[in-house]
Amino acid sequence: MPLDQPALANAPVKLGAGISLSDLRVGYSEQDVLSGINLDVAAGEFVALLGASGCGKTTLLRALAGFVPVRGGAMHVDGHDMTGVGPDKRGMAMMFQSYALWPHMNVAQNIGYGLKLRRKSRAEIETRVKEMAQLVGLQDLLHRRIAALSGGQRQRVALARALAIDPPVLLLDEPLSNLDAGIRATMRHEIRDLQQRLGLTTILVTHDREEAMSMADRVVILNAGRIAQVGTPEEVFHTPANAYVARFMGAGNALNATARLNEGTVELNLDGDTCQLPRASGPEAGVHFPEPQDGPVEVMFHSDAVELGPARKPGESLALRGTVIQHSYLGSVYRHEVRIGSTRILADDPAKVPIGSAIDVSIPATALSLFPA
Ligand SMILES: Nc1ncnc2c1ncn2[C@@H]1O[C@H](COP(=O)(O)OP(=O)(O)OP(=O)(O)O)[C@@H](O)[C@H]1O
Repeated sequence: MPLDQPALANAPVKLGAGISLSDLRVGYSEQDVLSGINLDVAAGEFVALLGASGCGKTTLLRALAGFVPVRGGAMHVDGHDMTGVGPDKRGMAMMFQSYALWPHMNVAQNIGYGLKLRRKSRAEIETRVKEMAQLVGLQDLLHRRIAALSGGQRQRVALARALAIDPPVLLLDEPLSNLDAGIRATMRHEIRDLQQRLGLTTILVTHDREEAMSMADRVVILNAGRIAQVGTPEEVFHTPANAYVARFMGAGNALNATARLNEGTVELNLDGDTCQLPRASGPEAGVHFPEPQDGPVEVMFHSDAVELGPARKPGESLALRGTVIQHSYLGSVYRHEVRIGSTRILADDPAKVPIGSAIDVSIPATALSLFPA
């Protein structure tokens, strides 16, 4: 059920609020959970907070909403200092993973809940509820009990309730994690579409890389309470700032090597075999080596970058020799486990290579990221 377009024809065009966090420090009781958080979110921008469980994503969202006190640094929304501003005065609506809907209220009452709290008139609430229900495609279910709704419909009620108060900032805490894979993919696009049409500044918390990349303008990767990298989905995927980001973005293959820098190139020594590869500088194609230095390095890359068989670009690829020890079918490709010396890597290829085959393996320089080991 697509989100309804006509309802928006009458909706006022509005712009979200800009958010600025500087040197923010947040925590519970004795312990800081987040520190040194510097982030500027433009009005109307969609930012995803991505990171492993416990890294502080929800804490940052709750601090923005005003549910967790800030211990240090500053938070401004459209230039206004949020210190001492209560959650209901911040112009932010939060949508929780659990949806937090009221089971004893029907759809309309849930959508109108925030408006009732804000003491809007009955007529105003009724009009706005209808508008919001139409926006998310629930206009025929206004009197349905929450218990009699599917997961996807509940998610739409929660979204409509959050949007009903006309928030310049929408905070989403894992909003899709309770939905099955099919609906989740549809809802990603619908929320993104709605966010862009309404111009809402949106912060999404997720631990799902694909979700973050497909929905957000920029992704903030958190590691143990600190920002590991901020960038567009393309930037954090192709030019990770460190090994943590590379791994988190799916570059699960790592080989140990020793690097020696030359003019515009890097010489890699892997178990005695050496090869010379171009180094990326600016937009030029080559190995991504954000902190170039001589010495031991981790050579990281995605499984879909690996080519099985002779290198297509010999001078511009890392060429290795390995043995296929396992494979599995993923739908569009076979994922091969290949032993190279004492290491194993994963390599995707449309063709199945028999187990036990000795095979050439190559990875284009442009798909390699090097980090000091
Ligand atoms: N109310 C609380 N009191 C004390 N510590 C808390 C509280 N809420 C969270 N924490 C701790 O703060 C840290 C960060 O938790 P947070 O929920 O922000 O992580 P997260 O990145 O959202 O994780 P997940 O993906 O698992 O939801 C964790 O170590 C957690 O145990």
